[in-house]
Amino acid sequence: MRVVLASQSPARLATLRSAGIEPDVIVSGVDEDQITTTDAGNLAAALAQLKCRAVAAQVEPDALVIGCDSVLAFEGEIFGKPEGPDEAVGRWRRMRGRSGVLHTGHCVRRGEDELIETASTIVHFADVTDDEIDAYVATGEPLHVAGAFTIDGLGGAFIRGIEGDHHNVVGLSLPVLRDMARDLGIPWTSLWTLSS
Ligand SMILES: Nc1nc2c(ncn2[C@@H]2O[C@H](COP(=O)(O)OP(=O)(O)OP(=O)(O)O)[C@@H](O)[C@H]2O)c(=O)[nH]1
Repeated sequence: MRVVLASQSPARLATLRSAGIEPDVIVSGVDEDQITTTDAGNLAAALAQLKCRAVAAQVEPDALVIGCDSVLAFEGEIFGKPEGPDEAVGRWRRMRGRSGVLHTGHCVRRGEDELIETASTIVHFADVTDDEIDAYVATGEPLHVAGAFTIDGLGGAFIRGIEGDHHNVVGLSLPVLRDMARDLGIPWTSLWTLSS
């Protein structure tokens, strides 16, 4: 079965590949600003659905299309990617020593069958110094990721721990996708593209 990842995220692609799935990538190009809601989980789900539907309309109905979107909920605010270095520094100065929730919306679609799930992972941030924040932001990494941090990159040293799924923080939850595929009648292991 053809799997299509409706995301430009290299981290999502790498996660699926490491899990045995070789998706085609089609970037939706949708305008994410068209979705407004104050609930982080609902926002992530709605954006995932928007991306998934936009790509599903471009491919054959038998393909399994996966759309995702990640946001960080922190003290009543919703953080996507920071606008720039100053915002990234300001966020880290607030986040350090505290916790947030990384919500990733997942939408899978095959033909007219569609499922949406939001998975949430609590993230505990280390008490990083101003110098560490400045050095991290200067690498540019925080500017390209939801919440201005990674758990599997340079930011990993600044995450004390998580409660929930690791890959959900990276950008897609594999056990959630497995459940969603099963609920569409697709055994997860049938999606594996294992080199002989
Ligand atoms: N490697 C890594 N990437 C992360 C982490 N947290 C968030 N991201 C990335 O941050 C990005 C979140 O922005 P989104 O709007 O969900 O996705 P995007 O990268 O814009 O790509 P689209 O799905 O095409 O919109 C995704 O690429 C995630 O993979 C992390 O801990 N590690």
